Amino acid sequence: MNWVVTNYHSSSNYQSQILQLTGLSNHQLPNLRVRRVLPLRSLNLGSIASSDSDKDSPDAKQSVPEDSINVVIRCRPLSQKEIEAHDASVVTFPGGGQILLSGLDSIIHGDNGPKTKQFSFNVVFEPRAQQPDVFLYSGMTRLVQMAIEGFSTTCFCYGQTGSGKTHTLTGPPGMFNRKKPIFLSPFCSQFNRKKPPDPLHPDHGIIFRSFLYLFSLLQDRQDVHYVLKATFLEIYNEKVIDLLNNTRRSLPVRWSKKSRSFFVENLFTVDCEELDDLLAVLEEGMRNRSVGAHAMNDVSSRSHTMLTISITSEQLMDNGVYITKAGKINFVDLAGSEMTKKTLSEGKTLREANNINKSLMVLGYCISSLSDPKKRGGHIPYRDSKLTKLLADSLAGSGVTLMIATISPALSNISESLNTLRYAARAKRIRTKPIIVMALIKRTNYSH
Ligand SMILES: Nc1ncnc2c1ncn2[C@@H]1O[C@H](COP(=O)(O)OP(=O)(O)OP(=O)(O)O)[C@@H](O)[C@H]1O
Repeated sequence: MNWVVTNYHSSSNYQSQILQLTGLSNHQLPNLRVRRVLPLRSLNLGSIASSDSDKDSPDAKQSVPEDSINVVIRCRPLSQKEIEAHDASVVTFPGGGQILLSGLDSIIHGDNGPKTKQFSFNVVFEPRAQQPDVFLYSGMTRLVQMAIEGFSTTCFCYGQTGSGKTHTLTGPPGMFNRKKPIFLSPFCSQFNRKKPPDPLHPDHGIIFRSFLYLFSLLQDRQDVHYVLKATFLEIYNEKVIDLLNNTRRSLPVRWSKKSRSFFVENLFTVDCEELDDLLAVLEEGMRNRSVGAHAMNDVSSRSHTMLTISITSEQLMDNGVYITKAGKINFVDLAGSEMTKKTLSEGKTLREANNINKSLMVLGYCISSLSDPKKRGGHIPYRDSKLTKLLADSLAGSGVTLMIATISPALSNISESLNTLRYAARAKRIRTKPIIVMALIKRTNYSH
C-alpha cells in the first residue's frame, strides 16, 4: 500500500490530482511509490517532530490552502439554582455572531475598566437554541462529510464546569446510563444487541446526531466500501484509560513516526458495521467514564473523554485501481475548568480538579502560542500533557477542527465566561492544513 496525501480544496478528482502531484502518467499509477506528506512543512507541530527527515524535501514546501479552527459559542439557559439565587443574566446577543458580556465592573475594578466586552464568532447559540440547531448550524455536518472524504476531523467542547459541554455532545444526564453493561467484542455486530437503534430524542446531542447523519451518508454511497471502527478513552488524572475495556489500566501515549502523530497503544478497537454498534460504543463509554458531584454540577465529568470513529473507504476507479482513504471523527468532551473555592472540591475531587486545571492550562498555552503569529513557529508545549499530545494534530496539524465553547449566562460565572470567550477568540486565529490520506492499491482478485 502506497500512501499519498492531497489537500482537500482540489480533492474532487483524485486520480488527476494524484497524477498532477506526482508527475506520473496514468499507466504508472498502480506502481506508485509516494510516501511524501505534502504539507509537512506547515504542520507546525513545534517540538513534536524532533527528527524529521522529510522536512527538507521539495514536495514538503508545496503551499497548501489553510483552514481556520471553526469556533462557535453556546450559552446555556440560567439553571434552576441560578434562578433561585436571583443570579442576573449578563450575556446578550446583538446578532451577526456577536456576543456581549456586561457587568464586568463586578470583576475588573477601577474607574477606567471596561463594563462590557463584545466578542465575535462564526456562530453563537443563544440559550433558547435546541440540540438540533447546534448540530445543524455549528458546522458539525461538514465535519462528518469531510471525515468520509478522508480528513481527520475533531469536534471538541471547551468551557467551565457546568456550562453544558456534555449536554451539547451527548445530552442531559441520564441519556446514556443503562444499568447493565453492554458486551462489546472487537467485532461488535456479531454480538448485536438484537434491538432496533434507539429513536432520536429532542435532547440527543451532537454525537448521536452525527452517527445518524454519518450512516445516512454512507447508505447513499453504494459504490464505495466503508469500514468503521471506534475507540473511546478518557484522560483521568493524567492517565489514559480505555472506556471500552474497563480494566482501568493506564495506557501509554506514543509518537508514531509513520503517521506523524501521537497515538494510544493497545486501545480496544470495535468494528462497527451498523448504527447500533456505534451506539453501543457510546453507551458503554458513557457508562464507564469518571463522573462526580461538586457544588456546581451534580454530574460533573472528572476526565477528558475522546470518542474516535475511524472511517476507511475503498473505491474502485476506472483503471482498476482502488483508492483507499482514511478519515476520522474525534469527539472530545473536555472536563471543565474549576475554581475549587466555588466547587468546594476536596479530597479526591480536589485532586481531580487540580489535574483537570493543569491539563487545561497546558491546552491554554498551546492555543495561545498557536494563535500568535510570532510564536506559532516556535516551541509549542504539546508534550506537557496527554490531552495536548492527543489534540496536537487537531489543533495545528492536518485536521479540520470545530471548537464549541460553552458558557453560563450568570453574573456569578462572569469571570469564567470571560476566560472562555478569550480562549475561544484566540483559538479562532489558529490555522490548520487539512489533508486527505489516500492509498492506491492494484488488486487482481478482489471483490467487495
Ligand atoms: N443548553 C442547555 N439547555 C438546558 N440544559 C442545559 C444546557 N446546557 C447544560 N444544561 C444542563 O446543565 C447541567 C450541567 O451541564 P453539563 O454537565 O453538560 O456541563 P459540563 O460543562 O459538561 O460540566 P463538567 O465540566 O462539570 O462536566 C446539566 O444538567 C445539563 O443538562
